[in-house]
Amino acid sequence: MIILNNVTKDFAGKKKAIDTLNLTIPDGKIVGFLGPNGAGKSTTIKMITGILPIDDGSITLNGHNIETNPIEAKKIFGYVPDQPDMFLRLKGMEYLNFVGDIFDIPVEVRKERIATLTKKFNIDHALGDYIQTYSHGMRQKIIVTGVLLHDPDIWILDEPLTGLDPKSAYLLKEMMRDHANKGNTVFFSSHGLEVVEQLCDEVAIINKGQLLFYGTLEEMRQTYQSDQSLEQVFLELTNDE
Ligand SMILES: Nc1ncnc2c1ncn2[C@@H]1O[C@H](COP(=O)(O)OP(=O)(O)OP(=O)(O)O)[C@@H](O)[C@H]1O
Repeated sequence: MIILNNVTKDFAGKKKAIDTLNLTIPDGKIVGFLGPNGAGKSTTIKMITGILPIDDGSITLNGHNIETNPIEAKKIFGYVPDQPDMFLRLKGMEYLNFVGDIFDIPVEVRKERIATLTKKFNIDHALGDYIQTYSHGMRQKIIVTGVLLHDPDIWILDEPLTGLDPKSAYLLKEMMRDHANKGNTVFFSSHGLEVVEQLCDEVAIINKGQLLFYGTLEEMRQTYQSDQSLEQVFLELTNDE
């Protein structure tokens, strides 16, 4: 479970990027995080993952405060960033072994997981190549493999499906469902409303750093006109006029 308590982020000289955000991401559900460009999704995710400092408020992951107890918090989540351009000077296998070392994954376990996951994602042939030479989708898949390698309880994914081919996107969606069904936390941001409608149990919609809606699609339909699609409600809620 991820709990954001009155979280605020203020980039110097700008209007608050995140303004007193309260949000609880429960276990056992896939929660979609929606908002227009610049709404504050990545900023929120970067604060949850400890990449950006929190100006005010607090965030806990399964009870571990990301600021006061960062090592314990970081052990239990996996993060896929929106820009997967990381560790470009490592070969795919070097990166995965690096993750294995950091998270203390026994060699036999990591071997088996790496073989299974990279075969599924069809990047097994490229593990001897530098990540620098990977396409966007391949970079995403190596990062996702790294996350799955240490089998964290909480998955935090920033636009994970962008750039994935249909088979890999399908596979990742299945894995997300499976992970949530086992009682774990899956939180992901997306611009794909159809995917969110198809995949998510609950949605959080933000704009200008403020939470506009949190709940199930059914609750959304009850709150707004019942015949409206997620797209219509989203456009209405985030319409600045
Ligand atoms: N490092 C930064 N310095 C200054 N302002 C920033 C910084 N990062 C983000 N912002 C501002 O914070 C606000 C939220 O940006 P953020 O990247 O979180 O939006 P987003 O919802 O992820 O957008 P997108 O859908 O386009 O990825 C924007 O106004 C952006 O300009």
